[in-house]
This record gives sequence, structure tokens and C-alpha cells, in this order.
Amino acid sequence: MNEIRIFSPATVANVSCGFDVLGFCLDGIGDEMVVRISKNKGVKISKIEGYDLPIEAHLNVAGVSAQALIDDAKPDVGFEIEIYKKIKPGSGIGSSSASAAGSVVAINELLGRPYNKTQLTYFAMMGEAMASKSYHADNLAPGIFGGFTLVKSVEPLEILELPTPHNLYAVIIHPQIEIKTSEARALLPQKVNLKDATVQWANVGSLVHALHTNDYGLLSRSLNDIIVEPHRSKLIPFFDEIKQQTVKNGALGTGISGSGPSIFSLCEGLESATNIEKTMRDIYKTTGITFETYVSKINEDGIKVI
Ligand SMILES: Nc1ncnc2c1ncn2[C@@H]1O[C@H](COP(=O)(O)OP(=O)(O)O)[C@@H](O)[C@H]1O
Ligand SMILES: N[C@@H](CCOP(=O)(O)O)C(=O)O
Repeated sequence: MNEIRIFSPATVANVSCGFDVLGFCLDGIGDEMVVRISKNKGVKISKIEGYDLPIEAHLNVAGVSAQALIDDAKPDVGFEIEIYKKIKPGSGIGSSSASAAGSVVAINELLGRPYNKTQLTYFAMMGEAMASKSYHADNLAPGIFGGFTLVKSVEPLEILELPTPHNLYAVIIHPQIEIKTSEARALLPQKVNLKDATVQWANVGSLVHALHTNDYGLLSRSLNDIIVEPHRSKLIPFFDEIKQQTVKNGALGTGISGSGPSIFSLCEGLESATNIEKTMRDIYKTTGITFETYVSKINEDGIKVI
């Protein structure tokens, strides 16, 4: 096989309480990439469609993560990457992560799968770190493993795959403004209050338990973030209204997707999700801000060869 085309899905990181550790994978929303073997060693980005992004491999997260894999594998060939970008950069649904993860998964396939998913996440983290200026894998892991994941540790990298409750749906509203992950990280406090930390880690633990036990009530009571959300929500127009109305109308919980501006809700069943999408649209329709909404099942496959 000399060439491969993949679908690299969008992802929701943090899932409210789990800053930098929890994430899940979306269905139907994502980028496509074509990666082919080339006689010229190293990595070249030969085409980018959809958004204006650096074509230089060392400035593009797809190139940086590919180079990290190549430095380790030292193959006798090189790789050419085409990126068909559908996820707007700075969206909060893992735009940079989709490219970073997609390139290493595709190269691994072309090389006959020498690496496991955790090793691939590690290489992808090198690319993701260039965009966000920090080492985090909470978008990469659900993209590569599918479903819900928990990044137990970054160094050494350890990823836990969590179960997806039956009939769980995500709804996303993406206001078309850009929030750079690096900037949304820079405004977070370096120290947290012990009382707040106690509430937050209880929520992470109970959210994980709720996923394992299909307990929608507990899931709903766990979807709270008292540490990061208060700082970042100010950057997202009408965040409080969206949160209030979606929860009132039956969402299990609503929070910032990744570093924003996207907002996500989790819902039990498609009917509830469709209703929550309408709630979100009704609020944003009156604001004059351009937006997109998506209803998505939780994608248990992650990145797929197409
Ligand atoms: N292949 C790529 N896809 C998306 N963003 C990229 C890519 N390569 C480099 N970047 C840079 O990464 C930044 C966007 O990443 P980030 O702020 O993490 O947003 P997101 O939350 O959408 O991933 C932008 O500055 C963009 O230029
Ligand atoms: N944990 C990170 C996740 C960033 O996600 P993105 O989709 O906005 O890149 C953070 O919250 O900074």
C-alpha cells in the first residue's frame, strides 16, 4: 500500500470537570487526509484545503507529529500529506488534534502498524504541543482510541479507555469566532483552592463511574466544572444563557468544549439531543453571530481508513 485516505474526527476535550484528562470522540464531523509514501525522506505537506494553515511541515501540527514518528522509526522512505480541513482551527473541537493524530495513524498504517495507539498518541502530542504550547493528549486520545478516554498521565503516557453509555448523544454549538488554545490556557490560574479541587476530583471520579454503570443521573450531577469554566466562559458569547436553557430543557449537562468557543451538551437519546440543538439555535439566532450546530453520537471507532 502506497497511499491511504483517512477520516480524522473532531473531539471534545475536558468534558467539563476533567481538564486535560477527559475527552470523547464525535461522529460525522472531521477532516480527511491523504498520506502517501514518497521517495524523498522526511515529511512534506503537499496540499491544504479548507482553511489557511502553514504548509511548511515544521509549522503544521501534522508535519511535526509525523516527524516525531519518523525520527523514531527511521524508515527508508518519506511521506507526503494532503489535508482536507473541515474543522475550523481554534474551534474547541480539536482541529489541531485531528491533523496531528491523523498524520501519525496514517503513516503507521503505511508502515505496517509498528506502533500501538498509545505510542501514536505520544508522537501526535509533539505536534499538538506546538499549537497549544503544552503537552496534553485529551483530544488526541479519543481521536485515536475512539469513545471516551482518560489520560491518566502524560509522562509516561498512560491512556484509559472508558465505556460509552448506550444512547448517549452530544450536541455542539460552534460560534464562528476563533479562540486559540494557547491563549485560553494562558488565562488560567496556576493554583487552585483545595475546596474547589475536592469538588472537581469528586466530579471526575463520579463521571467515570457513571460511564461504567450507565447511570445518567450521576453523569448529569458530575458534569460540572468549577475551576476552569468560570475563567473561560467569559470569552464565549451567551455561554450562560446556553447552559441555563439547555439544562432546563433536559440536557444532562452543558460545558465548554475544549478551550472553546464551542459549547457541548450531553443528552440521553436522539430526541432530547435534537431538542437541545433547537434550544441552542434559538438563542444564537437572535445574536447576529454566525454559528454551526451538530448532533452527534459518540464515535467509538475514532480515526478511520476510508
Ligand atoms: N493542521 C493544523 N490544523 C489546525 N491548526 C493548525 C494546524 N497546524 C498548525 N495549526 C495551528 O494551530 C492553531 C489552532 O490550534 P488550537 O488553538 O489548538 O485550536 P483547536 O482547538 O481548534 O485545536 C492555529 O494557530 C493554527 O494555525
Ligand atoms: N485540555 C485542553 C483542550 C483543548 O482543546 P481544543 O479543542 O480547544 O484544542 C484545554 O482545555 O486547554
